[in-house]
Amino acid sequence: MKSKHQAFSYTEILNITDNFKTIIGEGGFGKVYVGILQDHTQVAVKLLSPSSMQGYKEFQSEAQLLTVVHHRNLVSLIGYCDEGEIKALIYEYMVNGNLQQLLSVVLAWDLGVYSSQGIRFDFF
Ligand SMILES: Nc1ncnc2c1ncn2[C@@H]1O[C@H](COP(=O)(O)OP(=O)(O)OP(=O)(O)O)[C@@H](O)[C@H]1O
Repeated sequence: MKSKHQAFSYTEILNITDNFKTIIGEGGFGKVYVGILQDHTQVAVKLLSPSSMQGYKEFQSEAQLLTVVHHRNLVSLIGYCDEGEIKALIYEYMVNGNLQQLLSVVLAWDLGVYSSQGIRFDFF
């Protein structure tokens, strides 16, 4: 994968995640772990599982999309690991969950589907 983002080795991923100590969640690509960079930035490390249904191509597409799209409402891709079988993406940590959840909220807000009490109506 060619990228202007930082390339991390597997050893660095192990250090960042403290040996994959804490799982934040799990998506179609595999498990997502909490990590801390050397400069103390908190990150989310998405590790591609070999048995992932979505697979490497989609994993690359997600990385490439975030490489070209920069928006204050989108999570930032910090780097990646592409060492043999080990494929991982390192994102800025988002307190409010993942990209998809945030996009839904932004979209819902744009469509005006929040009531005055802040209750969300799902149309999608
Ligand atoms: N940048 C992030 N910061 C904090 N938590 C995250 C981040 N990215 C993912 N997560 C957590 O990991 C979980 C899985 O995220 P992931 O993006 O892999 O899958 P998804 O979007 O839920 O599903 P899918 O992969 O099928 O689209 C999320 O539900 C969220 O809890």
